[in-house]
Amino acid sequence: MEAAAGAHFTGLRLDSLRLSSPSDPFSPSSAKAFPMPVDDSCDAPRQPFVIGVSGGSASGKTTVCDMIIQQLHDHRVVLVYQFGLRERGREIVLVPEKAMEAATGAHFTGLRLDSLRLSSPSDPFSPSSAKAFPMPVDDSCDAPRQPFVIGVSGGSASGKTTVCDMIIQQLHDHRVVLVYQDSFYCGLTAEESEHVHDYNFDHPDAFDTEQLLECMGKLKSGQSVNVPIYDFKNHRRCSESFRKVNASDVIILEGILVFHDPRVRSLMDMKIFVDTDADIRLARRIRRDTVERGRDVNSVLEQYGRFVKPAFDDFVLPSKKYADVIIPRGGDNHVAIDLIVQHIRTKLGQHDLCKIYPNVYVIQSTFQIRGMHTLIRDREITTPDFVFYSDRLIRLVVEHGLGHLPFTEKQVVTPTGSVYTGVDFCKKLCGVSIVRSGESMENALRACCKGIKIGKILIHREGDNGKHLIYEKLPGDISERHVLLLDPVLGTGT
Ligand SMILES: Nc1ncnc2c1ncn2[C@@H]1O[C@H](COP(=O)(O)OP(=O)(O)O)[C@@H](O)[C@H]1O
Ligand SMILES: O=c1ccn([C@@H]2O[C@H](COP(=O)(O)O)[C@@H](O)[C@H]2O)c(=O)[nH]1
Repeated sequence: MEAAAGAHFTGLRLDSLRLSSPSDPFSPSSAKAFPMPVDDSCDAPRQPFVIGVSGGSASGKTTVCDMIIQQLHDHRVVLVYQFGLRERGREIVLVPEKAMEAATGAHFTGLRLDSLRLSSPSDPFSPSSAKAFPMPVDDSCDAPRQPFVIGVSGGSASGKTTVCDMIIQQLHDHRVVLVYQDSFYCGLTAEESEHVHDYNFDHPDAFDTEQLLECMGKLKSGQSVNVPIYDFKNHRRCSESFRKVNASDVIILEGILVFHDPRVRSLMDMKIFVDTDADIRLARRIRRDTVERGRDVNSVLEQYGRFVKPAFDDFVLPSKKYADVIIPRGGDNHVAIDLIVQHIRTKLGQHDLCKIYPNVYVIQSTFQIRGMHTLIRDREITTPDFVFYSDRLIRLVVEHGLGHLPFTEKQVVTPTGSVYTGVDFCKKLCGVSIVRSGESMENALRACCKGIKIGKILIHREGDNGKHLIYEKLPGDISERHVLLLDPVLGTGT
């Protein structure tokens, strides 16, 4: 395509190439005589997405780039930087999605996985032995999922509510609720009301954090809650009315001091700090408080100088260090909001274990994969069919695993004389299989990597306390190699 789709690409030209294709389209000699378009058809001119990564020396720019590339492993990404291409190893655990689902039911423990592994039969593929050691089946996806909790902090009038509203708008296909820290203002007593101008609404003590924690705990555990309604005009909660907040996929907790208390912070999966210039915050606050909160300009300015600014410096700004994402310019920063929404979508689509263990990759299920799982989990399956479909699934796992290895850029010249910029496989590889179940994966690895060295280890577990290495035969230079550990959990689910 690159050759055919240069400046003069026409469908006609592609057609004529196709028509002149040789009788054996796969013969290299005929490929030379009748140059076929090469496999870079996806290289048709597209606007690349260009990302600039900046930061001070040794700030972690390269590490961040590497992590982005690792996570985008199914996309074509080039990294342009001063020091050439580098390889960086990372331990990756690959788990086929259905096995993960099975392993992460309500009662998942590492112990349970281990005990299943140790009980693995002498013939790892034998359906009868799989019957003896039943695997949990995939109905655990009905288990209640943990909501994704986002904390949004920043100075008063920085644009927190605006950013939250934009996130909610963009996440329209998910159930999202917004909880305001402001709802948990203690409110003034009659005595305090007489000296309202002396009250510091920007101090952490102005909030009922215990009640906030209780509400968030309930929401996280899937219960709905009645959140108080706070009236900024008379500085009190409405005594009779509440806002009912239902349990949801995403809970956003927004407020000036939501990062201040470590217990509140620990509830959050993602922390966003809205970073807006102080002058802009003050200007917006004057406008908002005079229009919406029944104040006059003088009282806003006085409160700002006495309480809002000092509290920002003492409590809000120091909590910025806990943020995962800092949004400069608040709601005007559409790129940041887009990124956050994409991230939330990814997390929502992710298996719960991936949230805990970021190096776990769950292979996306397809109907093909589900079909194979259905077959091998069927108690009526014959041994040859079990072996055949297990082998196909194993091959997929191995191929995915190889896809996570580092690569180096490589250019080749195509039969048409054009230069194709591709990648070179990572060379220093080996497999290590756990005796005996790991042996079921060896053939797939050999089929994918010509001449790969495969070592073996036998592990024995004593009680629950530890594993003991009984036997090992590993490549002498294993420390220089990327290791694919072959450690399947086999079973039919019957
Ligand atoms: N990007 C923006 N441009 C203009 N006005 C804004 C912008 N973001 C927020 N505002 C206005 O500033 C005021 C405070 O914004 P808000 O999102 O409520 O801040 P916070 O929740 O941090 O107090 C509101 O009146 C809002 O309409
Ligand atoms: O009775 C009250 C309660 C709070 N405030 C001020 O509100 C802001 C926090 O709300 P934002 O929406 O984040 O701006 C805080 O700075 C308090 O000073 C108030 O004036 N009266």
